Amino acid sequence: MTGASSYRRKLEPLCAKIGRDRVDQVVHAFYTKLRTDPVLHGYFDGITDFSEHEALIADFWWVAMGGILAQPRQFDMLGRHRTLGLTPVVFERWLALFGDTMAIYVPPDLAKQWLQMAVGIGANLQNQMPK
Ligand code: HEM
Repeated sequence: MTGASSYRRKLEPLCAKIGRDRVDQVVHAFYTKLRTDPVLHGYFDGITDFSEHEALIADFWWVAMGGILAQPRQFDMLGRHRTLGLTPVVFERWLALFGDTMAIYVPPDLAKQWLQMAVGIGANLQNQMPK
């Protein structure tokens, strides 16, 4: 492989490396676990249509990874989370479960990159939570 082509491979966005099918798979598996998790499940009681919610979350990750949506949509991260009363313990559990789920479907180097994004987004969210 020439230097130029290996450089191009590295520049491929995470969405292309992981692929939309795997994003959908991880999100679906994550929500399946989350709904029976003793720490987390209660936060999701208000969601009536999980397939629509999972599609929204998968779209969010797709865009966060550099993907483009056929039908762009808006996300209201802070607005959606600020009233949930989330604590550091809850965030930690959410991230642990997300990491465990990814490990099943995504190769370790890509899972590491995806989880790093979740950690960063989670930290930002926590910083913006009402004290
Ligand atoms: C890095 C951490 C997290 C990420 C990336 C994330 C991502 C998202 C996204 C993209 C949405 C949809 C936002 C919208 O409707 O515009 C959402 C909604 C939601 N998230 Fe999170 N979330 C995180 C942490 C958590 C945690 C720790 C909990 C609770 C255990 C949680 C519970 C919820 C709930 C219940 C909704 C739906 C709220 C509603 O529609 O009223 N999230 N999340």
